[in-house]
Amino acid sequence: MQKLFDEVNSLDKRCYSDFYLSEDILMEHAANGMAQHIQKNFNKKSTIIIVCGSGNNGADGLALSRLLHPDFNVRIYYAKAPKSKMAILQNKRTKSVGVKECSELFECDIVVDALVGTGFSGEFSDELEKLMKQINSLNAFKIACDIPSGINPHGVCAKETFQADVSLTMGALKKSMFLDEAKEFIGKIEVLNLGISRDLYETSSNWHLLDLDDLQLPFRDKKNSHKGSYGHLAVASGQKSGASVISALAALRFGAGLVTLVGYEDEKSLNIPHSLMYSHGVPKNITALACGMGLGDAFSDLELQNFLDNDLPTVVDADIFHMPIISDILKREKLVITPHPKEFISLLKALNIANISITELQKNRFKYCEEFCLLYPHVILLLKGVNVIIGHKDSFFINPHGTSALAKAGSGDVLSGLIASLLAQGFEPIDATINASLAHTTLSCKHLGADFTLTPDDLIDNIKML
Ligand SMILES: NC(=O)C1=CN([C@@H]2O[C@H](COP(=O)(O)OP(=O)(O)OC[C@H]3O[C@@H](n4cnc5c(N)ncnc54)[C@H](OP(=O)(O)O)[C@@H]3O)[C@@H](O)[C@H]2O)[C@@H](O)CC1
Ligand SMILES: Nc1ncnc2c1ncn2[C@@H]1O[C@H](COP(=O)(O)OP(=O)(O)O)[C@@H](O)[C@H]1O
Ligand SMILES: [K+]
Repeated sequence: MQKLFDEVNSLDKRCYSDFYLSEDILMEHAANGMAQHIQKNFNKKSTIIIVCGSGNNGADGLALSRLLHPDFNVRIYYAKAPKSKMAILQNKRTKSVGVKECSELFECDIVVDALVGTGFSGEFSDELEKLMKQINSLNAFKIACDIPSGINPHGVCAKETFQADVSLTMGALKKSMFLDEAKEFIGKIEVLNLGISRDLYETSSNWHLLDLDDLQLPFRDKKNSHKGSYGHLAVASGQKSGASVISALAALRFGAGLVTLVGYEDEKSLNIPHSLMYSHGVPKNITALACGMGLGDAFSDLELQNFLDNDLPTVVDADIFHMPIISDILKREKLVITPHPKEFISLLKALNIANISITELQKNRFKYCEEFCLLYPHVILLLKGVNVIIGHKDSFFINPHGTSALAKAGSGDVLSGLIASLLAQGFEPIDATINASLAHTTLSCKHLGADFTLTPDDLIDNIKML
């Protein structure tokens, strides 16, 4: 797990005041980190264009050019004349050692984007937008200095944002790198040391990035056990019973001792998989509930109330977010909700928190998760997306490991089944949510076929490879 920050300016300032470092020392370390990355991964004499802007991001690029010259064939492309104090100083140093510049872009081995970093706001001018298009069209390996130019720390990315293969980021991870929109541009991420260990550079943060190796699986330590030791999950089975079957099968494969579909259809007409049970009411020894996936209007209000008439840990998803009963459900303890963006804006509206579009939500995912969790501190929120956000009280976790292979109907049903399975097995709701989400994204990474071929059945099948 790694810490995430809204901004790192205050962390830089702390380095000056508390550790007697200077802007120059930090910048030299930043540039040295980038130089080391290039020295390690590319042959000497590779041709490198460093596109520099007028601020300190450009200054990082200028310092990098000096460190690589003359071992590498470096050219500086001045997108803007140096303007900040450090950019002017670094430019003098660069000129003094004889780094060459170029007035036009050309095909090269590596292009480093040091046009603008965390100081970006608004949009690029037409001229810079054209330049960025040209940079993106190069076949060169693309390295972003700190963050890809065009990623706005406070919202959407510019129309033409640098498309990095790798982002070498200074000091600590920034939250803006994990907006859904940024995933298109960010590439792989490496955090560079600024002359002090990362532990000392970073302060506390309520936001964390989940690593794949944070995953804790429900291994069975107890030898003297039986199916009841691993919980009994009830999944509400409604109009589109396939959704609940997917959830139920995922839950069973992920370790729940017993999974029962609860519904009011004729069991024989449903073709239920043999490994699942079917019941017209909630069985007695249930340890967790899952509700909403494909539910439609199959349950009457009374049947839904009966299903929920207990204080068991519960995960709710999908259709539930559009039903009036959701405000009662939100009073439950041990509740996990897993909306996708459209369901979340509908929920925010129903709860009078905000009346916003999906675009507005996607620009401000962090803010609306914080607002919801402040008002519903006992609920675990999992907001789906390219980068999944999990929130509880004032603690937030981002899972960035999913892939577009998951963008297929039924992927979310697998996720709710995984969460419900861990709830049934006795995991605390926040741990169940984090670990199920990590398992879900790990499953998408483990898919052996082409990304477009992944189905919910494959996800369930792949659980055995975790
Ligand atoms: N201790 C430190 O500080 C350290 C800082 N470090 C580095 O500094 C970076 C932050 O530097 P920063 O604050 O100078 O901002 P930066 O990203 O260069 O942007 C400002 C420039 O961008 C421009 N600009 C803005 N919007 C624009 C637009 N729409 N379209 C076009 N241009 C636009 C704006 O130009 P202007 O409009 O003023 O002409 C201004 O000149 C950070 O990302 C990291 O790389 C590291 O070395 C570690 C130590
Ligand atoms: N491009 C993507 N990258 C990463 N994860 C994705 C992507 N598209 C979808 N997902 C994930 O797939 C799941 C889709 O869930 P959902 O939209 O509820 O599907 P359904 O209701 O059809 O099962 C979510 O967990 C979401 O985070
Ligand atoms: K940049």
